[in-house]
Amino acid sequence: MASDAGCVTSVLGRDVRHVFEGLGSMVRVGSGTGAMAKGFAGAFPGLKCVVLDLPRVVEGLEGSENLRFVGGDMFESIPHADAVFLKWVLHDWSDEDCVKILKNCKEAVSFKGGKVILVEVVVEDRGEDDQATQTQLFFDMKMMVEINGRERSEKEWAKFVHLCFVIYRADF
Ligand SMILES: C[S@@+](CC[C@H](N)C(=O)[O-])C[C@H]1O[C@@H](n2cnc3c(N)ncnc32)[C@H](O)[C@@H]1O
Repeated sequence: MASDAGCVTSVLGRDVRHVFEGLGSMVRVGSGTGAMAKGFAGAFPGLKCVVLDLPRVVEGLEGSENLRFVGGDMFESIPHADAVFLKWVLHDWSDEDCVKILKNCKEAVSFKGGKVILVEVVVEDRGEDDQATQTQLFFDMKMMVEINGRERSEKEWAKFVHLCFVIYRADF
């Protein structure tokens, strides 16, 4: 998934740049070796980025002036920051586990104006011939078979994100 980092970073930096503007610090949870976090740290030099992933994943990785790698467990705790960002992490987990992760995200940004930013597939039903729908369903099947995860519809995202947060907003 690191291969899509450049493409996703450029879309986020262009189409929803306002979401990141004004943030002083951000934790990228489950960012792997941080391909996308490196792009962000370059695109937003004033933003201090922390990549939190399992110790064995980030061991020996070198950061930069505004990028730091931290080994840890998102089910235990997430470092405090203005924002927590998760891209294609929650689709690996059951609803119950997602709620545990999101509650730790909330704890990490527990002050006025803190943000939890999610990038995930949103499954829509545009008919069986639609390529986007087919790709979404393919990913759903892959997640279910390989790791007991799943892709979710907007209604499903909204339902359990509401369990953890006061405000839910979808930007497409
Ligand atoms: C599907 S990959 C997503 C990678 C990246 N976000 C991307 O979009 O390319 C899930 C990531 O979550 C990390 N991860 C799994 N369990 C974790 C945990 N308990 N705490 C922190 N990170 C975890 C994995 O090591 C992996 O890097």
